[in-house]
Parts: sequence; structure tokens; C-alpha cells
Amino acid sequence: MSDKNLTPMLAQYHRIKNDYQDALVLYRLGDFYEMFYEDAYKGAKDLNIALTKKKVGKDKYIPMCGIPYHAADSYISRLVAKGHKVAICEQLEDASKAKGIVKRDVIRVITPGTFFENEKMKSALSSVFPAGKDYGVSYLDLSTGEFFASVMDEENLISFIGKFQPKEILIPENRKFSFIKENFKNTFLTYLPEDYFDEESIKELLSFFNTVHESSFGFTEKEKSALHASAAILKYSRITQKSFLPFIATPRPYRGDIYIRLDYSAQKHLELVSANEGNIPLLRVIDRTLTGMGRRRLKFFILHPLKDVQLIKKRQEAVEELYQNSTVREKIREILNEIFDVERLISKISSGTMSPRDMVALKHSLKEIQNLKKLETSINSDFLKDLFSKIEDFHWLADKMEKTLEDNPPVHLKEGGLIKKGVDPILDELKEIKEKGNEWIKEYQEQQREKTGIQSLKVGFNKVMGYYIEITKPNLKFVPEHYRRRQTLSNAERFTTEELQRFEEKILSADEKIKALEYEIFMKLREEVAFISDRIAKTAQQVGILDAIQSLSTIAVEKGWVKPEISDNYSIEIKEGVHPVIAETVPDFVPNDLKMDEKSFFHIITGPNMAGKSTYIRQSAIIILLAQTGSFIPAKKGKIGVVDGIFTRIGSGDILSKGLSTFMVEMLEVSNILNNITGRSFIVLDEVGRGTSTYDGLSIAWAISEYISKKIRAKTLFATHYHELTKLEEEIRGVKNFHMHIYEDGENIKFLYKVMEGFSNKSYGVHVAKLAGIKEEIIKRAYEILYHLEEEQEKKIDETIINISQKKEDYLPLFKELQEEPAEKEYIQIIREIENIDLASMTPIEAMVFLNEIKNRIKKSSEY
Ligand SMILES: Nc1ncnc2c1ncn2[C@@H]1O[C@H](COP(=O)(O)OP(=O)(O)OP(=O)(O)O)[C@@H](O)[C@H]1O
Repeated sequence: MSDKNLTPMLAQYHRIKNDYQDALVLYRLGDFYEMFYEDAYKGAKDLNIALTKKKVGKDKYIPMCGIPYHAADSYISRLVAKGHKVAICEQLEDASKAKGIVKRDVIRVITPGTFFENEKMKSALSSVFPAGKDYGVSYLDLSTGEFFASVMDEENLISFIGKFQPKEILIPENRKFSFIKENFKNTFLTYLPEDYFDEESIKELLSFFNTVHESSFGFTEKEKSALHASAAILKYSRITQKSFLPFIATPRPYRGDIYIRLDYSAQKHLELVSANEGNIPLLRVIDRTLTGMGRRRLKFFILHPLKDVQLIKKRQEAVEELYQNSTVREKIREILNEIFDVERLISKISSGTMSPRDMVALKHSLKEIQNLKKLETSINSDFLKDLFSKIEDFHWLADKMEKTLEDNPPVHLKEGGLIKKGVDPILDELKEIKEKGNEWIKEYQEQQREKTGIQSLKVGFNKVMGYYIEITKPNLKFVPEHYRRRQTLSNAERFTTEELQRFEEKILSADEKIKALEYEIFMKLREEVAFISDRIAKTAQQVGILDAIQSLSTIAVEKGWVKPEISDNYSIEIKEGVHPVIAETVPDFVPNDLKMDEKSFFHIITGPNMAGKSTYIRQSAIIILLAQTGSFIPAKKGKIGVVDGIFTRIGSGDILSKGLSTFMVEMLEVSNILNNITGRSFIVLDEVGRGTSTYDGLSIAWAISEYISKKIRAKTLFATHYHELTKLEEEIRGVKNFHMHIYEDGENIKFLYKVMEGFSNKSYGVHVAKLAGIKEEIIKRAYEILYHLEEEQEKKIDETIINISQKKEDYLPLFKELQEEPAEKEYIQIIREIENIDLASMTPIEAMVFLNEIKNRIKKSSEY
């Protein structure tokens, strides 16, 4: 449609919409935001509101739906949560004063990753830029200003996204990166033109942070792609947020290499920060933080256990100090309890969304931070000393805010009542006029009562009429002539006088001036704070770390946890460890030990269903993880030789949602583990091989166990129902059998939840079926069948195992070849497999999975 055929309003709408094709344009019309055309269909559907029509000419209508301006926030939240981008198109001039069509433009685009003021959404952005086989990746949380970037491989990238859970990921438009989509179904991908990531954008990034050289951010030459990713994230934020752009801290390198490898599966399986339905995540159980900053920092600690013994010990000393010194700990907690989320408050400053009440909250927090700073002299550990030295005292600013701002200001900026007396002489004078005005009114009312003799005469005010004199009907006969009638009510009439009108003008103009001046003074104060917001943000960060540390000390005191001994040794020893989450809900939780060293590092754990195997192997991983974050541990005693990664393969998780078969997902996860482990890793395997036929499953479980225990020698806990695996103990040094102890009394068994040496050769599956209430006659029959099968199988398996063990070379020639010339053989094998695949019958996902597997295998082979 050409502009000529459109009404002026629609022509304006089309011009604006043209620039925001990928967003829903909310077009302000009086008290409503309207959506038109396609946007109206989408909006009405996703908000479940009525789709209406707008008349745009004779017999011409277009689809429309609208949301009220004053309730827009909640509607916008719903649209953004559904993955829409929402362009807010405002009226830029007063409609009553506009000549012709009111000027309008988009003042901000809200996207899933940039809705920073919405606390529920937890919006954050990431961007990914390819760098050879690696990726530059950047993360920005606009609600706190936290901004960091790094370069990493695909596995680490998935783990990174899993840890930080950005709501929106920015990607160059010619790339697909479908592995991101596959792993993070609920994350929105935004494809951006290449120039968002180019050198020019890096220059803009540098100038935004007033620096001329990239090295000032601390990135090395090799990390250039992290800058490309950061440049895109900043550009996108600036373009979408416009004048609403909040505070953004200088980007810093995220040094993944000081942390252990904790892949995405392990984060999920161990239920660290989020859990499957019905379960509670670890973080929620151990969180004793008192501020938003602390909560975020504790979450970071849990997802980033450290590798370096010295770093762990330093943090541990801090936790220990506050553990022992209850006076200082309680004092710190008292103060933290009074501190608001300063990181969030600061981010609001430059976006202009900071309300007077936010400013009072900031003042209050800065005062409390000053009290915190006073505790510096009571602190001894290096870690806390260093932390306190970085907490800046902003009492001068808090004092200034105290002197300037009213203690209980209104919510809105333009209502007045923000600024205290004594700040500005002109403001004081105006306020005096206003106050005197109230007295004047009282006197005037008295005077008029006397003059007219009407005792019920009232001088009142309302927004529409201004000041008036109200006289009840029976007294109308006494009204003097110079009174001018303004309004008739049912039982009274309202009048004004020249004198009263003159007074009104003076008062109202004073009021307007007061509001304008108060606003100006507030904005000046806000600017002053904005000027040093990066310094305040740095202090807030330290307060967050302190909060996380005290939280670890507090939970340790509360639950009687102990400080583990951390070392570079290979061995791990945990005495009477418990699962910190399950022990909360199970009243008589049975503690268990774990002892691993060079002679016993691959533990095969057997035992019936429901006997506590999974709980035990997960609790061991969680205890090691906690120890390496510097935390105390839920045990009687612990000696932890640090691990460089925690890997898990547990349960079936979200297999169906991936559209892959159970077994395929299981094997993908195992393949990832095998590709990334070292001799210093800790592995938890729960029933690997269960998803396929018994013999396939057993063979794979057997081969994996051999590989890990012989070649890699990584500490492993393997819970399994394949009792045949327990034979490995005789075969391989370091493999040891354990079982969950059961008390057996005839047909009845009792779970004791105790891990004991040796294996259990019974699975008690039929017994569990009985517990579940399956009919007695079926249970009886099952026992009969079981008895025969067990006898048969025992014989067979024993023979087979002797054969595999003694004549492995004869039975498995390929196995032997692989061990001798692994790389070449693997390459030949891969070529053969590629020749044989039937592309036509593969889905794109299967093809991707195949390709990914090949890639991993080539990578693995080249490492031999
Ligand atoms: N140490 C313990 N002390 C007390 N109760 C426990 C202990 N460990 C586990 N339990 C209880 O037993 C239940 C089953 O534990 P878990 O899931 O670990 O068994 P499992 O042996 O892995 O079973 P399956 O083989 O069926 O997966 C837990 O939900 C918990 O209630």
C-alpha cells in the first residue's frame, strides 16, 4: 500500500513497523498500546485478548488488538516470555499540543534477554562467534551489569550456557549452531547481521568503555573472538535499549581453566541449581545468603568448583574463620540483612528506571556497607582481608543522599515530596509559599464565615475546579454579590472570588515549580551516583562474595559439617558422608564412607533397586564438588585429592525431548565422558548399558569399565545391575566391588543403606515387585523362574568370562588392533562407516549426531 492511500496515522505506523519487522510493535494511541495487522493476530492469540478492527477509511478495516497503557508491564512480560520482541512505540509530544499527527517513535525494544527490570524473567544475553573449531562466547546480564567473555570448545560452550542460562543467544546470521538449539530448547536464538560482530563493532565496544586498546580488558591475542562476541552483545543492547541502557561493567575474561570441568549433564544429574520435578536442588538447601548479590555468587561457586589447591584453601580459610568466629559472623549477617541488591539498583541508574525509593534503598545499603567496612579490623584470613580492602566506603555519598532525599519519598519521580528542606533555598522559599497558602486558606475561610455569617461555609480544592467556596442550599440567600457561581451540586453551590483566584494562581505555579525543581535536584544526585557506578558495582561484588562465604560458614555450623583436607594427592577419603539434600527429607539417613586410592579407584556398586546406590554415588560427587568450592562437607571427616572434572551418566533425564532414543542419548553422554576424562577426573556411572539388550549392554559396560580402569585410571563409581561386572575385580588392579547391604530374613528383606565391600549377587527385583503389591501367585511363579534362570546363566557367564579374560586376543581381534595402532585403525573404520551410511534414510538430527560422533572419534584418535 502506498503512503498516499493510507491515513496519516497508518502511514506513520508503516514507516515505523518497517524498521522493526522482527518485533511486535506496540503503537501508543492515547491510553492504549495497539497492535495492527499480523502483530494483532499474534498478540491477541498469545495474550488471549480480543481481536478487534480499526476503521481506516470508508468501509476499510484492519485487524487490531490493544492493551491498556497502565497495565502494559504484565502484558509485555507475557509476550516476551513467549519469545516475542516487543518494540515500544511512544508518543513523543503532548497530543493536545501537536500540530497534525502526533510524533511517535520506538523508544526501546524489549527482548527475552534484555528485559532487565523484570525480576521474574531473569533475563540475560549471550553471544557466540565462531573461531576455527572453537567459539568466542560472551555473557551480559543487564540486570546487574555483569559482562564477561571467553573462548571455548563446543562441550565447554554447552556447559557454559547450562551454567549461566541466558534467555537469548545472539548468533551471526549465516551460522546455525544447531547444537545450541538442541541442548537448550527454551533459549531464544537471535540471528544478527555479521557487522554486529566485526572490527568496527569492537572499536565501538572500546570507545563505550573509554579505552583505546583491547588488552585493557585483559583478553589475550588468542581470545580475540571473545571480543567479537562481546562487541555484538553490546551493540545489540545499545540498539534495543536506546536511552534505557542500564549500567554495564567492563567486560572481563571468564577463565574457565581455573575451574573443574563440570559438564551440562553433571549439572543436571547432580541437581545442583535446578532439579527435576518434585526434587529440591542443592543450592536451595544450602543457601544461607541474605542478599541477591550473595545468592548469585553462591550459585557461581557451586557451578564453578576450583582446581587449584591453594585457591581452594584460601577460600576455605575464609569459610573457617567465619565458622569459628560466631560474633563476627552474626554481625556480618545482621548487616547483610539490611543491604538491598546494590548490583540491581546500580544497573537501574543509567537506564533511568531508578525510582526515588530505589535511591533511598541505595542510600540505606551504602550506610550499611560502611558498617560492614568497620569490621575490617576484626578479620584475619588473607581471603577476607583482601575482600574487605576492596570494599569502598561511600559514606560521603550516603551522607549526601541522607541530607538531600526525604526518608519516605513517593514512588514516582514527578510527584514532588522528594527533597528535604535546606537543600536548595529557592525550593525552600517555594515550599514556604505553599505552606503559608494552607494557613491563608484557613484564615480566608474564617474571614468569609464572619463576613457572610454562614458558619458552614467551606473553602475546598479539587483538581478540576481548583479552589472554591462551598455553600449549602439553605444559606444561599446570604451569599454576597461579588461571589461568582461555578458549580451547582445537589445540596450546595460552589463559588469563587477574585481574591481566591489570584491566590490559586500563585499557589499552583509554586507547586509546579517545586515539582520541577525537585526533579532537577534528584536527577543531579542520580547523575552523581551514575558517575561512580562502576566503583559501587565493584564494592557490591565483594559484598556478594562475603555473603556467599558467610552462607557456607552458616550452613556448616547449622548442619555440623566439617572442613575437608584438600591436597594434590590422588586419593579421596570421606568418612560418614551424607547426601545434603536427601538427608533433609529422610529422617534416619545412613551415612557412608568412600575411600579411593591407586589400589582402589574403580568401584563397582551392586545391590537391589531402591537400596540407595544412586544416592550414594551422587552424594560422593556432591561432597567432592562442595569441597572444591571451599565449602565444608556433610561428613565426619574428609580428605580430598582435588579432581579436574566431575562427569556423570545417570538416569534417563530429558531423553524424550531430544527426539533421540534412550540408548543413543546414553551412549552420547558416555562418549562425551570418555572423550574428556583424565586420570584426575571423578566419574559417576549409573546403570550404563541398561537401555539396550542385556548382552549388548553388558558388553558395552564391560568395555567401558576396562577402558577407564586400565587406560585412564580415573576415579569412578559405577552402580550396576550387571553382576557379571564384579568379575573385573579379579582382572584389573584398582577395581573393587562394593554392595548395598541388605538384611535378609527368609523372604523378607530390609534395606540397610550401608555400602559394604564385596558384591551382592542378588537383585531382589522380584522382592521389590512384591513390595509394590503385585499378586502373590505371580510373585511365586517369578521366584520359580528366577531360580532356574540364575542357575543356567551363572554357568554360562562364568565360562564366557573365563574365555574373554584369557583369550581376549582371539575373541576380540579388533579390540587388540585398536590398542596397538589406534589412530590408523580408527580412521579406516570411520571411512568404512561413512561409505556405508544410508544418508537418505537419516533424519537431520541423526546425521548431526553421527557427524558429531565422528568428530569426537577423530579428535580422540589424534590424541593417542
Ligand atoms: N543412605 C541412606 N539412608 C537412608 N535412606 C536412603 C539412603 N540412601 C537412599 N535412601 C532411600 O532410598 C531411596 C532409593 O535410593 P536410590 O534411588 O539411591 O536407590 P537405587 O539403589 O539407586 O535404586 P534403583 O536401582 O532402583 O535406581 C531414596 O529415595 C531414599 O529415600
